[in-house]
Amino acid sequence: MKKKFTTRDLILCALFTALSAIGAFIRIPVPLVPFTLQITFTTLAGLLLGSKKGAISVAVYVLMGLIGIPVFTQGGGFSYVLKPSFGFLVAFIIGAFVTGLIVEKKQNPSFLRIIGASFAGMAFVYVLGAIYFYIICNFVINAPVSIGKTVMSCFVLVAPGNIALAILAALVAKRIIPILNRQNQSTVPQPKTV
Ligand SMILES: O=C(O)CCCC[C@@H]1SC[C@@H]2NC(=O)N[C@@H]21
Repeated sequence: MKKKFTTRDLILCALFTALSAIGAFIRIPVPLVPFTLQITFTTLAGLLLGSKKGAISVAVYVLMGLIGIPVFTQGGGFSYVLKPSFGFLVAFIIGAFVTGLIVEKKQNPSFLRIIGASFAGMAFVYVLGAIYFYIICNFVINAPVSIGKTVMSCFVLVAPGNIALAILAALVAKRIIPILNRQNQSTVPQPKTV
């Protein structure tokens, strides 16, 4: 049977859209690319909502920013596509999808699967975000950066904090996923028995 998008799903998606936005405001300035909590919340969206709903919740966040709501680290608006960090925002959608895809394969995923799924999604975010960053800096806005500096700003300086938070998020997810699954099952209409 095709799973329906319930009111509960809508509320959870809206919650993670809001958390992704809040994540942009919780930041530490680091040269070129800030350290933020966005990736923690978008990864958690994939873990708790699954591939499709997780990706939808993050996509809504990115759309909100693109239409002009200042939910990104440097504001919002369509011109944000020319900011070097925009690639990370698009990659958050893919990252949440990949994380969700790996974790939803099991009804009660192990901690190892949860952490593996988180790191896999985060790897997509870093790689796609860094490539976009390099292209925009060097070929669009004429602010040349070397590959070394790109790796330093987009990964080395920020990843340790992101990884520590991902472990924390995975611990939280390990406890919450079974609860969400149980609630999911109890909302699926059961056939009537006489
Ligand atoms: O402009 C934005 O709003 C996006 C900022 C992206 C920050 C990236 S996400 C991956 C990496 N980890 C961080 O903590 N910061 C960068």
